[in-house]
Amino acid sequence: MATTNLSDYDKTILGNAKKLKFGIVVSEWNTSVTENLYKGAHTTLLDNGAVDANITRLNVPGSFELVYGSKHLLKQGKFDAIIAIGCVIQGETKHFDFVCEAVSQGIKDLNIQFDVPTIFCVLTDNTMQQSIDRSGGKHGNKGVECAVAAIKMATLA
Ligand SMILES: Nc1c(NC[C@H](O)[C@H](O)[C@H](O)CO)[nH]c(=O)[nH]c1=O
Ligand SMILES: CC(=O)[C@@H](O)COP(=O)(O)O
Repeated sequence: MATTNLSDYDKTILGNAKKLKFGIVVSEWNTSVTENLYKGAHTTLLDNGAVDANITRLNVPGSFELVYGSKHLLKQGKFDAIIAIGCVIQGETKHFDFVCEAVSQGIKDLNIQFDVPTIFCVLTDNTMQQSIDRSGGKHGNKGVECAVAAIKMATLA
C-alpha cells in the first residue's frame, strides 16, 4: 500500500502561516469528498497560524475547471499559494483518464507560468471508498497534506 497517513506532519518544522494569503479552488463534483478535503486544508492552515480573512475560496464545476479557477486567482497577484481541490473517480469510460491528465498537466503548467505555487490536491481514485478513505478516513486527509505543502512552498527560502 503506497499511502501511509496523509494527515501526519511535523508541526515543529513548519513555518508560521500568519502573514500568508491562500486561495483554495474547490471542485463541486463528488462534493461530499471535496468538502472534507477543503475542511482538512482550511483547518490545517488555521492550526498553523493562517488568518481566516486571508483564505479565499473559489468553487468550480469539476476538476477539469480547477486549472482555469486557479489561474483566475493567480492573475489577481495577491496570494502566496493556491490549493486546487478535486476528486476524480473512475467511471465506465476513458473520461477519467482525460480529466486526470488534463488537470495534472494543467496545474503543472501553472507552476511553471506563475511564481506562486499551486498545490495539486486532487484525488484520482478507482472507487468512492478510496476517496472516502483519503478525505478524512483510514488513510487520513489529503487536504491536510496539501495545506502543509502550501505553507512549505509559500515559505521556500
Ligand atoms: N467525472 C468527474 C468529473 N467530470 C467533470 C469534469 O471535471 C468537467 O467538469 C466536465 O468535463 C466539464 O468540463 N469531474 C470531477 O471532478 N470528478 C469526476 O469524477
Ligand atoms: C471521471 C469521469 O468523468 C467519470 O466519472 C464519468 O463517468 P463515465 O466514464 O461512466 O461517463
